[in-house]
Amino acid sequence: MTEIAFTKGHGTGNDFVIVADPDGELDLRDDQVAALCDRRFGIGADGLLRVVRSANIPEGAASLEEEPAAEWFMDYRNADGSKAEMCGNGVRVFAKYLLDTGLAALEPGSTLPIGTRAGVRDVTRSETGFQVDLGRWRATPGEPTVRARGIDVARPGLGIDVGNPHVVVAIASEDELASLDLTVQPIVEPLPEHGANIEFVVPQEPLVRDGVGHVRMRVFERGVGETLSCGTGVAATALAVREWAGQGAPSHWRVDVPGGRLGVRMFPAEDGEHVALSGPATLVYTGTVTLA
Ligand SMILES: N[C@H](CCC[C@H](N)C(=O)O)C(=O)O
Repeated sequence: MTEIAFTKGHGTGNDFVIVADPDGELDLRDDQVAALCDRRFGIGADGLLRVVRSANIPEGAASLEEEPAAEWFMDYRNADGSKAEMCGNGVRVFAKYLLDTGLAALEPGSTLPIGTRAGVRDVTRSETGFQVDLGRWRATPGEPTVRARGIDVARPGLGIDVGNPHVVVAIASEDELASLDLTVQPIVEPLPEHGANIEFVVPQEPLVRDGVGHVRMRVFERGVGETLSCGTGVAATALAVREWAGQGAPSHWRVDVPGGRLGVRMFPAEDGEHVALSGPATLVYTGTVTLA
């Protein structure tokens, strides 16, 4: 039995157990992560962020070859223990943790690079907390359809990759969105090889005001279930709604999730169009826990 220190944090209600492991000594099994994330028998969270120096884990080695190098690597795990490439809310909370504990500094106007399995992601300060450049996005091939409890027929979805896989589903109305029963896993056909996070949005109702699009969404996360927020899912949703809206759609979006509001901005970069996510990051409490 090992006693470990942890910090609990969240970004718009997407909550995480944060475990500092700078020397990369903790090899957390899936069942241990699931036990820590269990909302009845453990601390309770949507996922776990292990804070490791890039030099101390194989996954982080590439982070040191980038310019500037990412000294810290976010080892993100879903509540079921599975590893995922990227976590948009998680990166903001990770950055907040590094800054509040003095493990890193971020002067106004500068950038904090953070290593992830999807590559190095650059974090900057924003009005609402932090902005993370999720990098170049891409539409994934195929025309998946999704069935969920509360919508009677399969609806078309758009596959979008922002470092991790998403399928965004067009929903007919706000009432239908509210009536979805996401306690049951939606059915995606064909299911992408590595699964997908599934977002539900009412695309025909984006409100565009002062050049900013505004939508509301819900999400069923791979390896978790319904969460109050999913940062990469919010980015994928804004990208999908912009695609569906066609020519002239805005590149700046506000997306409401059950846990709050996030900002999305699409912008040209050397390697193609990037998508950036901005929003708050909160650390709630610290504690110690015995690892089974
Ligand atoms: N909540 C995270 C996404 C976790 C994605 C994970 N569920 C996966 O398997 O990709 C976010 O804010 O982006």
